[in-house]
Amino acid sequence: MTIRDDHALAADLATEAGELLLRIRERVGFDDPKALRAEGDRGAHVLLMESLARLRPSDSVLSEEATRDERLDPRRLGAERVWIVDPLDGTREFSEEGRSDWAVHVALWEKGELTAGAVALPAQGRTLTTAEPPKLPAYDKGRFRIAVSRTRPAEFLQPLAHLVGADLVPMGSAGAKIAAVLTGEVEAYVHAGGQYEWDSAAPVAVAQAAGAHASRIDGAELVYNQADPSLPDILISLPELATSLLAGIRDLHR
Ligand SMILES: Nc1ncnc2c1ncn2[C@@H]1O[C@H](COP(=O)(O)O)[C@@H](OP(=O)(O)O)[C@H]1O
Ligand SMILES: [Mg+2]
Repeated sequence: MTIRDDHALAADLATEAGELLLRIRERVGFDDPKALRAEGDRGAHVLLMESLARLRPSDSVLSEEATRDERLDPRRLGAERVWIVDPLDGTREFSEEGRSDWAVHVALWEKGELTAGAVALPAQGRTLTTAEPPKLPAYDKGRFRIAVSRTRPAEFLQPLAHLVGADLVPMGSAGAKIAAVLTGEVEAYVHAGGQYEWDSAAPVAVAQAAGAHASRIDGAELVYNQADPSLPDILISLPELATSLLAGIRDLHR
């Protein structure tokens, strides 16, 4: 690989790690889901770490699969460029035969902003990228759909759906859910109760490049490359829906 721009690099690395994950799924099979998850997490992490070390040797990396010491490396907090990666988002769904709601996330954070990113959806055969942001679907009033965690949806989501006139669509992986907003399968994604920077950095980079709304559920900015990588809640939506979703969430939290 030669040196290319960061958008293309993010897309290539996410796609390559995704292809590796498809091969691992094929080879290991689904009889021992725990072993499949462990092999997937490790394989994709090593591919991304080795590639970034070779192609962007001066940059820092924050990966879900790094050790605690690596994550706490103080150099990352002083760095101007940090790659925030989730080698396998939707690990549980990756280990369930037939499911395609899992992803590889590669984002670049520079001096306070997410500047490039890609979300590979290997089992869907596509990669969403800031190199060529998706064109957002038009929203034309009426009932809409909110993607939510299959396994850990927050309690207020059902009342929220009722309040704003939406249906909940359970799905795995933060990346797959944000991609679903950008490609028109749903109109919003709401999550609360726990998550980390790597779960959202890459899909948020693509969502922002596409012009979607992306914030905390109280409307505050999503801030990355913090000492504590916890980023427990998020709202992504078509821009036309953000005001009513934020108002609904606020009313339910009063
Ligand atoms: N309450 C919680 N605490 C910590 N992480 C959470 C969480 N709810 C969801 N996540 C993480 O967010 C990602 C998407 O979750 P979900 O599929 O439930 O929507 C998953 O990432 P990983 O698959 O990378 O672990 C999951 O671990
Ligand atoms: Mg994740």
